[in-house]
Amino acid sequence: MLPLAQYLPWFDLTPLYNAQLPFLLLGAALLLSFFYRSSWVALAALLLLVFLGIDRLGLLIGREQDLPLYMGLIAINLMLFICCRDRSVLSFFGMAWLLALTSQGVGLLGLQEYYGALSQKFSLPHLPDWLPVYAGASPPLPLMMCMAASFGAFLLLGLYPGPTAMGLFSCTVLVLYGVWSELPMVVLASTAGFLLIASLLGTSYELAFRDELTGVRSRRAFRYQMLTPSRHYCIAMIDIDYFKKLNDRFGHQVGDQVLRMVASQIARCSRGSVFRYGGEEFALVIPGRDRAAAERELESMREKIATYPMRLRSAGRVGDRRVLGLKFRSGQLIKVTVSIGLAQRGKQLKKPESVLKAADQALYKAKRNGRNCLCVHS
Ligand SMILES: Nc1nc2c(ncn2[C@@H]2O[C@H](COP(=O)(O)OP(=O)(O)OP(=O)(O)O)[C@@H](O)[C@H]2O)c(=O)[nH]1
Repeated sequence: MLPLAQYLPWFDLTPLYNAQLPFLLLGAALLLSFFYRSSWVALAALLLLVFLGIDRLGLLIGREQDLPLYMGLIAINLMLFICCRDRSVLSFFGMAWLLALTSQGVGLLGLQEYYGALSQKFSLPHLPDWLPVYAGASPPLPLMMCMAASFGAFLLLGLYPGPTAMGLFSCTVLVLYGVWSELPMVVLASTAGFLLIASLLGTSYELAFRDELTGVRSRRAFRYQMLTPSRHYCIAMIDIDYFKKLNDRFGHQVGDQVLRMVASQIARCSRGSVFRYGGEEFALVIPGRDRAAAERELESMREKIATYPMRLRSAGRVGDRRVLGLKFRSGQLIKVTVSIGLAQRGKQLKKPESVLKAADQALYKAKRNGRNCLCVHS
């Protein structure tokens, strides 16, 4: 956003230079993080708030020279927050982090008292020889710290995907950009506050509209999508066959694995939007007027699910299995099939509720026809 701003004359950044704005935004992010029980956002907001406060009070000796070094340290900390699981800041982990951050702050201020400006003492030529940096060719140390932190945060995104990890990753990249382009602290902290709040709003969206178990969109999202449907679409209702038996035989943990597998196969094999409609039932909204193409797509998806080599993972400890009376080996193959009902919006079925009802009727027909098949509402 910020690099773009210089090319857009109407994009007025003056409010970002307001000295109170970063405090307001970071304070809001901190407050919200308690409601969301997000230690990542709380720690990031707190770190930036305290740093901004210390800077504003003029407690940093040699601020001009040392600022990039502090930025590098902030970036490293932001990346390290993502290494621990996101839990409340009032937990043991949160408290340990607060202690670690306080020690870093006290240590740095102590070093400054002793050495004065730190950027000379901690610069590339002063680093130990075993570090693979070449003073001539390498970028300055703060920039290297920010680059390493951004790369680390990017890798960690794969481990803990989600809006808050994304928020911290973007803050790390922002700090890198800030060090690179010598962005004013007020602008950098305001943008970071905005990003942190946006990441919590992203979490709200996920909570409201995404099914936690399968990762596809929830029934509520389906309801909202159906409020403004497109002109031409089909709805397919997809239901896992004999799911109760599967649960009874292999346990709910395996049932959950099956739900995840079916959701991912539906999402992979179809160009439509997938929603978890109920327990073992999914709704698929396929755009366009070509019903024959939708049928082909669904048939191929049904086939793929039926032939999917679903292997039982450990599914709990052997002892647990005995207690629950479940008889199966881990690694055992199980067969999962689905029944599908399809209906298309048309002259008789104009409203989304009627299309949904028709797709449901077609699904019951598919169940009556022996399951593992597709039925189309005529
Ligand atoms: N593991 C797991 N089971 C669920 C979940 N939600 C619902 N179920 C189970 O899904 C089963 C649904 O069973 P039924 O509605 O009788 O349908 P079915 O056994 O699939 O039978 P047919 O649909 O007629 O083939 C119930 O046993 C629920 O407990 C879930 O999130 N996880």
